[in-house]
Amino acid sequence: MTSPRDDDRFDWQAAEADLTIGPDAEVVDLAAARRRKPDARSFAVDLDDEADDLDDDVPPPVDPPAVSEPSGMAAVLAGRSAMRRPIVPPWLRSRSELVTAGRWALSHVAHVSLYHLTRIPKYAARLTWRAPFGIARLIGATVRWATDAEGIPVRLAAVRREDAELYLKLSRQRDARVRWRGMVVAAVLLLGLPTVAVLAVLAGSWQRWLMLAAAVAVFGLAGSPKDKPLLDVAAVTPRARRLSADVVTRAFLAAGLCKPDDPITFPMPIMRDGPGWRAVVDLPFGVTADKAVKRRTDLAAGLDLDEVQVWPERVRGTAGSARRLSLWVADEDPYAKSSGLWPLIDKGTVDIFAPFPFGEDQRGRAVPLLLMFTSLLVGAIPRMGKTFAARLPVLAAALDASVELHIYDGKGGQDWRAFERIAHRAGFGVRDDVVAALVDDLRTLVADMNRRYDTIATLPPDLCPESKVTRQIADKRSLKLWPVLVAIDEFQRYSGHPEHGKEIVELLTELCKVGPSVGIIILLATQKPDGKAVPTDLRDNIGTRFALKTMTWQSSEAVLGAGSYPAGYDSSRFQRAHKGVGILLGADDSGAVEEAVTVRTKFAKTEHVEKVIARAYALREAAGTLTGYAVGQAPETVGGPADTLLDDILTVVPAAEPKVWSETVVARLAELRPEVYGGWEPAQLAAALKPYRVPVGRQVWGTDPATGKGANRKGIHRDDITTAVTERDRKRKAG
Ligand SMILES: Nc1ncnc2c1ncn2[C@@H]1O[C@H](COP(=O)(O)OP(=O)(O)OP(=O)(O)O)[C@@H](O)[C@H]1O
Repeated sequence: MTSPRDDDRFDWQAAEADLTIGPDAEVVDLAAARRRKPDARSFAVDLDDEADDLDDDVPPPVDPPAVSEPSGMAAVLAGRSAMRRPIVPPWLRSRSELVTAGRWALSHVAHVSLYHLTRIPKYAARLTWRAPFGIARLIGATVRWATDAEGIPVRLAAVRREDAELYLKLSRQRDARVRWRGMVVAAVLLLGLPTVAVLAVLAGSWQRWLMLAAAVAVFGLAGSPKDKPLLDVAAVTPRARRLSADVVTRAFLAAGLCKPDDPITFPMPIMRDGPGWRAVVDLPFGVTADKAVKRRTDLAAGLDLDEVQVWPERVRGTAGSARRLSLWVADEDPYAKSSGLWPLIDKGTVDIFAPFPFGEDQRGRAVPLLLMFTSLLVGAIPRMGKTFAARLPVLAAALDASVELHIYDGKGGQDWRAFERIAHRAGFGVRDDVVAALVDDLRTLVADMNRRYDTIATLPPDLCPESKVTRQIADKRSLKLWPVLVAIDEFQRYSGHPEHGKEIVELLTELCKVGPSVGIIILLATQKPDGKAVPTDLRDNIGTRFALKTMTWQSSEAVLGAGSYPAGYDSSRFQRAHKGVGILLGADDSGAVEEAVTVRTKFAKTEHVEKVIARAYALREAAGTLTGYAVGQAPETVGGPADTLLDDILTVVPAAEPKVWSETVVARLAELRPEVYGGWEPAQLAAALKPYRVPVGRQVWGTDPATGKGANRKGIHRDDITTAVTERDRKRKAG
């Protein structure tokens, strides 16, 4: 680090004060003034309070451990105390960091020990091979020592210079040395060898093996080449980049985000932050922090690191600016390690109106998720953790006994089976009856959504101030406004269903659009994130999106929404090893996520899911909220229009009226069962009649009661309904 030259540094505070003191104030040309600034590593602007404490003449150091150039005794002393290192290291003061460090040390020692233990045969073979070389090396070294070989060059030099006196002196010294060294070698050989021989004869067999092993080890070690150590490397230390002002400036220059004559500046020192370094950077005027976020890969190249270690983020709020960027550089791939088990597996309950644990960001900070008043879309290619991620919110909802769960899994495997015990509705696979049940369920929910709105409209403002469900309202069971979570995994299998796919998408779009404020939450997960599996209209009504690894940036956009890629969010850049890692976009601010964050989800395997479900079952049993599928009840007829629709139509369309407009039919149905048919449009009636093969596009002559005029409009023939009823009853009998 270098500190700026003091003579020509620009005083920004004074300039800012000048700009604000009134009409007499001298107008300062900021751009010109900025160009006068000495170099990229200086402090340019003191924007936060801390900076006020700093001596205007002595900018604090930017590079972490280096010393600034002091001026005056006070600055010298201040500088020295600023360099004081904490007596107790910060990691020893934090319990969680201490635990993490302890765990790491234990696992490291265990790993290294196991690694070397399994390689003992290899090391033994290596020593045996090297032992003869070691013997030769030892003999050579002994001979050289005994013959005073190290003195040869000096004696030869004396000979070359024909210095007889020096030569005689050296020869005498050499003779004396060789004499006593020869005696030492002879003594060792005469005493040592017989002793070893006697010991070998007297020793038992295992002691002999031990002696042989020791000899092989000693000679093998002596014969080891310097560049080939005996032990293999058990753990490779990753390349950690220590940030300094020079390194950061070079990266921003290389990424084209500043110029040598208009460089970046540092409003605060570069410092350690968790397992990495953090530099706060002010880009040149007119260059936005958003632009730098988009150039993450270029910055990584400028820092000579993998982009997974480089995390540029905007600094927002009063301490921020549109050109202020926080650059966090991880010591190693932050997603190479697991983010740990979901903390609610063994204990704890959830209030669905509050955020619950979901994952961790790159710095290991918790990222909670708030499900209430939003919908969630999870997309990824297969085997990247989509199901694991989608299950966490459902597990959280399960631990709030008031939440009614509707679970569907297009794959029909084991992933979601455990939820059967507590689900109000559940369906697995894409058999016709499952898809029909899903359609029924969604229709019921759409109808119920209208009832919910009606109920909320009748509530007094003190109980319902924002016209949406609250915890208090949800707990009043008589109002039937408890939260409902519909979770559909492998959604592409339902949305692509040839007969019902379109209606499923339409109904879900409706639920995502208006359901959240009355407590209906939709969660969709798909391994085929594209406009066909999740149509744009549906996706755009889903407030929270989580994209794990995708194949292309287009698929990433299909999950995160149009514009996410140009904004710098691209889940196709994750590596295959990054399981459970995704970009989380649009989580509510009370969920502590303001913008997109990269999250590694917490981990919960099937056995953990079962544990949570067992606890959720007990909670629900105690609260009396086990309903529907969980207690073996068939779908309620009131919520299953498909079951009674035909009979209801025959009720509202008497035999005297052979042909009726669809709009008349839905109006009468709504009167008959407002809780089921309230809000139905003719299109919904048509969709509901489709499975019974009732022709619905027929033109029917009728009279408009409002105008008294006759007209041709879309409607139904009563005979078609009677035929459908006969057919249905026949099938039921046969079934
Ligand atoms: N947070 C995580 N941390 C570590 N590993 C994870 C995490 N989440 C998922 N995995 C691993 O990823 C594997 C695949 O996860 P998952 O079954 O959720 O994938 P998927 O995308 O649903 O696959 P498919 O589409 O085939 O069902 C799991 O076996 C699990 O071990």
